[in-house]
Amino acid sequence: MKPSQENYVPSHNGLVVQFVSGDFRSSLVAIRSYKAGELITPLEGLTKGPKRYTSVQCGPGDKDHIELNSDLVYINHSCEPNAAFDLSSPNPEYWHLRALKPIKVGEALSFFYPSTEWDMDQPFKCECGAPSCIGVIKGAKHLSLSQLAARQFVNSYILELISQRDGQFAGKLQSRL
Ligand SMILES: C[S@@+](CC[C@H](N)C(=O)[O-])C[C@H]1O[C@@H](n2cnc3c(N)ncnc32)[C@H](O)[C@@H]1O
Repeated sequence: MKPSQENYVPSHNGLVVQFVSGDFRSSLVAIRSYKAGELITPLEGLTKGPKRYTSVQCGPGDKDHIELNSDLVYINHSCEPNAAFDLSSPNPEYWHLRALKPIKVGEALSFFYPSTEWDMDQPFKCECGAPSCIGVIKGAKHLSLSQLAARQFVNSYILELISQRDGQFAGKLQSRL
């Protein structure tokens, strides 16, 4: 579920949705700065649900998908992201969003969707404009090891699935990240 513009109340201090008309054009913007590595927020109020364009994968299984139930759902994908959803802990209390780079006031938050998603419900053509943009975003299943290795953070369950797909070679990636 996505909070709509009507009666919108920000869910997290320091973050606000910038609503733009047109399908899927909105984004979540920082209204305070964050340092690289800083915890932006723990993930709270999550519910399990089916895979959808609003869900975030939280483990290797078909049923491992959660809804954020907050305006964090407005975080767009970037191939050179400034944030990461870390759901690698077996204890959901430790799941969180953190900054990967310094984030300035007014900057849109972004994460690398294949760092959480194996095979996405709604693939799309990426408009991040980054030099290393990989084009169509479909999930980690559709990426090569080198495309994943170029990213700063990938969740451990995605690396497990890559290991199952590629065998021993993914072990090298796991030790690099
Ligand atoms: C969970 S929503 C993110 C918020 C979305 N921008 C909105 O306004 O609802 C995910 C959808 O946003 C769009 N999106 C996210 N990142 C994008 C990107 N880098 N380029 C193009 N579309 C993107 C895609 O349509 C994707 O399915």
